[in-house]
Amino acid sequence: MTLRVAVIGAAGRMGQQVVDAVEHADGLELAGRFDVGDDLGDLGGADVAVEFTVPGASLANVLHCVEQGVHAVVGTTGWTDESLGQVRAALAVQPKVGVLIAPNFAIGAVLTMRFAAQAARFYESVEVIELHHPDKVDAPSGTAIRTAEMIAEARRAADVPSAPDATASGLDGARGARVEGVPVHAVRLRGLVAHEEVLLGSPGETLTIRHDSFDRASFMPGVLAGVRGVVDRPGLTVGLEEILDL
Ligand SMILES: NC(=O)C1=CN([C@@H]2O[C@H](COP(=O)(O)OP(=O)(O)OC[C@H]3O[C@@H](n4cnc5c(N)ncnc54)[C@H](OP(=O)(O)O)[C@@H]3O)[C@@H](O)[C@H]2O)C=CC1
Ligand SMILES: O=C(O)C1=N[C@H](C(=O)O)C[C@H](O)C1
Repeated sequence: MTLRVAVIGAAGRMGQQVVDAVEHADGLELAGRFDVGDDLGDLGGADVAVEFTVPGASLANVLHCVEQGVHAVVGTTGWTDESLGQVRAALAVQPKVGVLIAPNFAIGAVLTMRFAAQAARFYESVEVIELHHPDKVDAPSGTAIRTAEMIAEARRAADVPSAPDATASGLDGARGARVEGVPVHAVRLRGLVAHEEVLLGSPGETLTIRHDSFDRASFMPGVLAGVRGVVDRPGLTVGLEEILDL
């Protein structure tokens, strides 16, 4: 059966790549391209909508998809417990519809998060550095926030004490932002696409886990897996790892 796919944010950096990937994928057909100011309507009769827009617009777009009975695959960042709760509430009245929200669709980024969570309890210190193109509007990245949350959860479960840090004075921001106690640093640099390093340290050793997306092509296999998988997963799924059975 051919799945009809609409792309929301189709004129953007990710949206353009998704349109191209859908047009070249077996068993998928482009149902429509939507960008800022367009009426989403019935999403061109789509079975699935892929949404890559901006944090301020994503929730309304996803709620519209759910109301229309259209499954959604969402890569936009900025989700909170509150906005995820609104999606769950909308899905409760559309029990056949699936929504997949993932901060990163690159397999290496998903593995980095998983490996970092696995390693987190064995080290005294851990910090996350994310590095992106300078046109990115949010900081830190959704991936870095999720990575830090997973690290913090693993350390709590293993009763690992807070990382040592004697800093008593300095410039604001020098130690990064704290996500559940884990320092997260954001670099914006022309030439980069999307990169993340997790640094772990204990006496006499460090472990560095690094992932690089050099091209947005890296996200497309995950997006297509999400499109094919979401139609059989009613309700809200957060994270590509659920679809990949990692
Ligand atoms: N999960 C993942 O794997 C990845 C997630 N991302 C995330 O995806 C999002 C998009 O990134 P990127 O493509 O680089 O950003 P872009 O700014 O290049 O693209 C966003 C597009 O959405 C459009 N847009 C804005 N508001 C709306 C709206 N209400 N309805 C429809 N379209 C709208 C923008 O139009 P205009 O420019 O005119 O405002 C633009 O064309 C970001 O949150 C980013 O962090 C990015 C890469 C991978
Ligand atoms: O804006 C981007 O480019 C990216 N955004 C996502 C994020 O914030 O984690 C995913 C990836 O890092 C690229």
